[in-house]
Amino acid sequence: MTPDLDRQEALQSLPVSRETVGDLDLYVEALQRWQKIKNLVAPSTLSQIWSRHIADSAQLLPLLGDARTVVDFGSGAGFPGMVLAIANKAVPGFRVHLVESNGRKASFLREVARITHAPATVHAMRIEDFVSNWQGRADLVTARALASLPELLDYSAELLKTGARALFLKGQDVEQELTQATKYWNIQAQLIPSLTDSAGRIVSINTATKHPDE
Ligand SMILES: C[S@@+](CC[C@H](N)C(=O)[O-])C[C@H]1O[C@@H](n2cnc3c(N)ncnc32)[C@H](O)[C@@H]1O
Repeated sequence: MTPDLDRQEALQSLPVSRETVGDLDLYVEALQRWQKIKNLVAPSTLSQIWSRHIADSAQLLPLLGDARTVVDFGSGAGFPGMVLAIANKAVPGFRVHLVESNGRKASFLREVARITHAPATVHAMRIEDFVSNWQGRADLVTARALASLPELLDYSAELLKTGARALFLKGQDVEQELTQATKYWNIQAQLIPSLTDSAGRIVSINTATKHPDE
């Protein structure tokens, strides 16, 4: 499939405004430019940026509810966090905190926030350092392709404790990971089939508390 056709097909199912599409075009152009020297996403996915990355991230939009402060762990080139920030630019008070320890990816994310004016703050640091220094609270934690569910819950523990929900984009092993996680956590979660990946699931966590003896 050509990149143009990929864009056209992905846009048919995206719940976004014309202004957002303009910003997403700026984002994708920057990604293609930077990719040549910085290798930000797997080269095999480059011709399908819209379906593999933008649409995959944007499927979280209807699940955001009234979240205003979002923390995206291990953002990489900005998926899903930067897509959410761009699409919700007009929502008062909306902001995504992108936590990414790789310096060149963090620089790219800052450049995208600059050219699109997306409400995104880039934290170029390890998640472990971010969570131990974070003074604010969050309504929602997101992550894609970062770690197993038990590890994601550990990363998110402090934020979940203060009332954050979580949306994790996961692959086919998620049910096994959920079983593993329930050994340590009481979890109220829902598995939602991915719209863009037939084997994928979105894990939507409303509450998660660690068992008292852990
Ligand atoms: C496989 S990539 C996924 C990137 C993006 N979420 C996506 O789905 O395209 C994982 C990213 O998480 C970052 N990462 C991994 N462990 C991290 C940590 N402990 N703290 C901060 N970033 C981390 C890596 O640098 C990498 O960019």
